[in-house]
Formats: sequence, C-alpha cells, structure tokens
Amino acid sequence: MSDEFDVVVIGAGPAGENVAGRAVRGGLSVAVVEENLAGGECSYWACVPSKALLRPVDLTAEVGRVPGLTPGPIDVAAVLARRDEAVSNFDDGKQVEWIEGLPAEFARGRGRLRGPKVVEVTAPDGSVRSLRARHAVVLATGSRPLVPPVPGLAEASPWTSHEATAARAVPRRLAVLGGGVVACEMAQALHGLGARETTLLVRGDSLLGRMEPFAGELVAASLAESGVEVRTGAQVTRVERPVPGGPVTVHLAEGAPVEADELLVATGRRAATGDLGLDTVGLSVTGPVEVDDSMRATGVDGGWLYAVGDVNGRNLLTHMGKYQGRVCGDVIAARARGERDDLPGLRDVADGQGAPQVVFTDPQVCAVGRSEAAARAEGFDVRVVEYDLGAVSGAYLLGEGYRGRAKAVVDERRRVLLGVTFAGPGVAEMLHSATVAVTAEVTLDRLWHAVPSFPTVSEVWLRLLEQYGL
Ligand SMILES: Cc1cc2nc3c(=O)[nH]c(=O)nc-3n(C[C@H](O)[C@H](O)[C@H](O)COP(=O)(O)OP(=O)(O)OC[C@H]3O[C@@H](n4cnc5c(N)ncnc54)[C@H](O)[C@@H]3O)c2cc1C
Ligand SMILES: NC(=O)c1ccc[n+]([C@@H]2O[C@H](COP(=O)([O-])OP(=O)(O)OC[C@H]3O[C@@H](n4cnc5c(N)ncnc54)[C@H](O)[C@@H]3O)[C@@H](O)[C@H]2O)c1
Repeated sequence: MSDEFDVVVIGAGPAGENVAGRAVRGGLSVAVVEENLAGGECSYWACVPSKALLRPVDLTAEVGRVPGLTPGPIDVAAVLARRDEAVSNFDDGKQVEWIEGLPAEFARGRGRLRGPKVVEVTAPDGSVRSLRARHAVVLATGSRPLVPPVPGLAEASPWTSHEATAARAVPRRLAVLGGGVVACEMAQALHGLGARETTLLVRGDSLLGRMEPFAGELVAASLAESGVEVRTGAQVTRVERPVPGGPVTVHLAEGAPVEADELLVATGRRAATGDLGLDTVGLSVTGPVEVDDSMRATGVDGGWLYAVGDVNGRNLLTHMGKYQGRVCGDVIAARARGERDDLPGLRDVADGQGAPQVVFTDPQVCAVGRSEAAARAEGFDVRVVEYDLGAVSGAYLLGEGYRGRAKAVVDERRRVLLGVTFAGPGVAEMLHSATVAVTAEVTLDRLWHAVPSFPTVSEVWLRLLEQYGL
C-alpha cells in the first residue's frame, strides 16, 4: 500500500468527497482521511436528518390548508425510523464504497498536518500512518457547533444540532437558543413532533437575520401561530441543570426564567481547525482558513494547501461546499498537469455573489444573490420590487390562507437581478429559476419572455416584472 498520493484530502464530508471525485477524474491519485463517518455532518447530523424530521411537519401544515382534508396525528416513531433510514442508521459503508470505487484510498482516522505536504493519520486503534502528498493537501474538515460562554451552559450539557437531529425521543418542553436557520428549522420540527412547550430565545429582534426582513417575520408569525413562544430580545444570563438529564432552567436578563426538559443551542458554528497541525506549516488560524478563489489557502509557501466547505467560512452550505470541491479538484488537477489554471470553471464565482439557500420551515424561505441591504452596502444602484405571493392565482389553488412574499433586488444600471427572495409554502423548488437568472445576469427585458405557466406560483415572476414597469 503506497503512502504517497497526488492529493490527500482531510475530511470526507460533501466538500471533501467532491474534491476527491474531481481530482480522480482529472487523473490524480487521492487519499481521503476521515475520523468519523464518510458523508460528514450533512449526511448524519445536519441536512439529511433535519429535513427528514421537517417533512411530515411541513406536510401537515400543507394539508391543513386544503379544505376537505384533515391532517391526522403524526406517527412520531415512524418519523424517527424514517430519519434513521435516511441517515443509513449511521453506517457509512455505502459512502466508503463510493470513495474506494472512484478509485481513491480511504484512511479511517484523525488527520493532522506534520509539515508541508505531510498528513499524519491516527487510526481508531491508535496506529499512526504518514501520508505524503505530491501536489496538494485539502482541508475539508467542516465546522463544529458554537456554544456561547454563558455561565452554567456548558455544564448543563445542552443539545446542539448534533443531538437534536439524532434525537431518540422528543422532549415535551424544549427551549431553543438562537434565531438562525438551525433554531427555526429544529424548533418547528421538534414542536411539530411533540415538543408542545417550545420557547425560542432570540437575542436580537428578528429571525433569520441575514435574509430579507420579511422572511424572518413570516417564519416568526407561523411559529407563533403554531404555538411556539418566540421571545425576542432574550439575553440569557445563566443556565442551571442541577440533575444531569433533568429539567433545565434558563435565566434571562428580563422576564421569567424558562424551564424545559431540553435546551437546544443553535448559535452558529466555527470552522473545524483545531488540532490540525496548521502551525507546522506556518499558519496561525483562529477562525476559518482563508482561501483565494481557486480554494488555495493564503499565506502558505508553495501554494500546496487548499480548504473547501465550512472550514473556509465562505458559505456554510452543503451545495456550496460541493461546488468549491469541484472547483478545487479540477484546479489541482490542472496545476498538476501543468495546464492553464485560470479557465472560467476553475474559479469560485458563486460564493461572492450570494449563495442560494433554502430554509425548510413552513413557510419555506429561499434566497439567492444579494439582499437589498447587502446590495446597497456594496454601492449598487438598487431598485426593489415586491409582491404578495398569496395574491398569485396558483397560490390560491394550493390552499386557503397561503401567505408569502417575493422580493427582487434590481441593479438599475444594467437592468439585471442582484438578488431574489421568496417566502411561502413550497417555494423551495422555485429557487433555482432565480439562481439561473441572477447567475446568468439575464436582463429584465429578456426575462419578460420567460413565460411562467398558469396556474403556478411561478407566475410571481410575471407580477414582479409588471411591478417593475414592464
Ligand atoms: C442542523 C443543520 C442542518 C443543515 N441543513 C442544511 C441544508 O439543508 N442544506 C445545506 O446546504 N446545508 C445545511 N447545513 C450545513 C451543512 O451541513 C454544512 O454546510 C456541510 O455539512 C459542510 O460540509 P463539509 O464537507 O464542509 O463539512 P462536514 O459535513 O462537517 O464534514 C467534515 C468531515 O471532516 C471530518 N473531519 C474533521 N476533522 C478531521 C480530521 N482532523 N481528520 C479526519 N477527519 C476530520 C469530520 O468527521 C466530517 O466527517 C446544515 C447544518 C446543520 C448544523
Ligand atoms: N437549510 C439550510 O440551508 C441550513 C439549515 C441549518 C443550518 N445551515 C447552516 O448552518 C450554519 C449554522 O446555523 P446556525 O443557525 O447555528 O447559525 P446562524 O449563524 O444562522 O444563526 C445563529 C443565531 O444565533 C444567534 N446567536 C449567536 N450568538 C448568540 C448568543 N451568544 N446568544 C444568543 N444568540 C446568539 C445569532 O443572533 C443568530 O440568530 C448556518 O450558517 C447555515 O448556513 C443551513
């Protein structure tokens, strides 16, 4: 078994797997090092289980809007069983098979840099193997949940998304700290699956702070209507859990403390750069690993170190990590062959213009490109158009009380879209139309000829253009 490869990838999450796939396709030999399960957070403790838990809750809300249909009670045991199936019962056999079939070497263990182009792998049995990279080492180690330094919080052993998505039972009383995507999605999922007393503790005054304000307002209203208590301006001062596994009390700067059976902390994530041996290659990193648009880490002599996915902090999203992985694998292969490394496909363009993202709540929220605030901050000549999604004929036919909103941010100088946001039931599948329009910089005058079908919610495209004046 050779210990020298063209490329060594540390981390077999979606980003690392894509680097491996593209580098092998480019004719290179690759080793992939993974300390836990091949497939990464996304497959077992993030995207996949959270969406498996949300789907029945989402569908129940959807059915409830259609006159003549009555949603039945959710069979929680069946939902958890389906979640387990979706995460392959935490067995990564198929993923390892895929990596080995590329073909690439799969090395189970913790990877750590030991100087330029050398990765030391400590296997679960404690044995150590040294892998040498001829061309590149790629960090694809993802991110870890961030638990803020609130007195008593860490000692209370709260859930993070890791435990919440893998829950074996749903607590009756749940407190959720945070107001971002994980907090909204998991509060809704667990409330719908039986956490009858769910309290969302939001530090600021709105949910989903990075998106257009109406998105967070619609999600907050929906959560409140379903019975979730949304407390904005909540400053947690102290947490108590005298008996491990027993009730937890969350003290706030103002108002009554919240008592719950479980506390979920969803206050963001930090890049997984700890104990990676970055100091052995001259990098001192406290946050994410900074990279250029070819995914190459900045400040490393010889330019052999790359970083893709959550660990580079560009956009903490699976599809963006996979995209970066494709760019990275291809650019490494081009450089290894001594070919041009600046062709259009060999640079990350999408991250800088606003990554597409779907929040799988009810209503769903999806956005691509720049929000109005971001576009203005960047100095664009901005004009915005908005439309009530519930006023589109197709929305009326989907159910009673369909509520939603659409917003387009236009660059007036070029008459192209800088960003689009939709919030409403079932809008997730509409996002890619916006992603194509924003990425391809289609002019509004040309978009006018992209005729949406009747009676679909997509007719909002027509309404937005009419609002604009076409
Ligand atoms: C609850 C939740 C829901 C989410 N839902 C979505 C969603 O719906 N859509 C979406 O696009 N994104 C979603 N995300 C974000 C998404 O999970 C991440 O962006 C994605 O997993 C990042 O992929 P990655 O490959 O960079 O890292 P990861 O998936 O974290 O994989 C990194 C891998 O590296 C391994 N590793 C780390 N250090 C070492 C080491 N030193 N040696 C060996 N192996 C190592 C880890 O074990 C892990 O397997 C969600 C996140 C959370 C928390
Ligand atoms: N559907 C999806 O695409 C999806 C789903 C889940 C997660 N993700 C990704 O995972 C990443 C992590 O999600 P997240 O929700 O944990 O992070 P986030 O950054 O989206 O939200 C963090 C929230 O925690 C709050 N917060 C931070 N520090 C706090 C403190 N000390 N006290 C109280 N509140 C505090 C912030 O105000 C914010 O509301 C996101 O970047 C997201 O892109 C994506």
